[in-house]
Amino acid sequence: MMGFVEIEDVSLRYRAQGAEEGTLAVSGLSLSVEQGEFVAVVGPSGCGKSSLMRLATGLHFPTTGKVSVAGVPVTGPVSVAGMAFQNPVMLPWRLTLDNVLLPLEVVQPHRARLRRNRAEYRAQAEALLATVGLAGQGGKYPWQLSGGMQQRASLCRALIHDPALVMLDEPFGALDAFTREELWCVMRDLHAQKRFTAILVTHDLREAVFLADRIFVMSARPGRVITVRDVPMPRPRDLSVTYTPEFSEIVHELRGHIAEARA
Ligand SMILES: Nc1ncnc2c1ncn2[C@@H]1O[C@H](COP(=O)(O)OP(=O)(O)OP(=O)(O)O)[C@@H](O)[C@H]1O
Repeated sequence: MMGFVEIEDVSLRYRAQGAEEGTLAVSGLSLSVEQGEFVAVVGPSGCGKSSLMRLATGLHFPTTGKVSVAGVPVTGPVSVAGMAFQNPVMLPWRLTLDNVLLPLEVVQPHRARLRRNRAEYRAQAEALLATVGLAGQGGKYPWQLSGGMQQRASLCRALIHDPALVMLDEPFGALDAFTREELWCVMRDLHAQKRFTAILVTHDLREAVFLADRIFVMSARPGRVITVRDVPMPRPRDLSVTYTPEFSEIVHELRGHIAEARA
């Protein structure tokens, strides 16, 4: 069966115009993600994790190999994807609510509808803000919010157009440990509610094990998948699972794989 995201034997070489050599970021990279699945990607620094995200969203194209999303070969930016990054880039001159609405101004068919039904879409954005604990905060500017609150708002922005695929590139990396764990739970609940397909890139192995159904471990650059680990604990998971021996065992196992990959 074909996965929702299919990456088949892909290589990606970054080359300056006219240059022969360039950097081979990934090579022999294959992975398949089922619809509705939550997967995490971990690996040594610089192994090509962000490159994988750009390949799956059509921001870069493979030098060799194939990428498809929802059964369609990727030939341009993938409009069914929503994205959140480590540093939420919010437009400082727009209210938080209007930052959340931003993707709707870009992605069809919302763009046309937004013009007609602005009030309805604003209500939707308010509701989404409330589900991440930001009820009534939409009227503030992003710079009036804490880092954790901005990251919550940026998750709303990634989800406002109901994307079938959500790409999370270290979205909790810049937060303190408590806020980070709070946002793991927010993410868990959003996924349970909306059932999108999620790909999370992270350096935090506990985060990967808490959130994911499956974890892909990548080799050092040029990156490819060297291990796939199922996370068998039932979902939804409570934070208390992070203190169980089963959880620690998987974290240790992953750490071992990454140490090997670095060596
Ligand atoms: N636009 C680009 N042009 C040239 N080289 C690039 C470009 N983007 C990434 N690279 C190189 O490709 C390799 C993989 O980069 P990538 O950002 O995908 O890795 P990563 O695993 O996300 O890194 P990190 O773990 O440090 O965040 C690196 O050696 C990087 O220097």
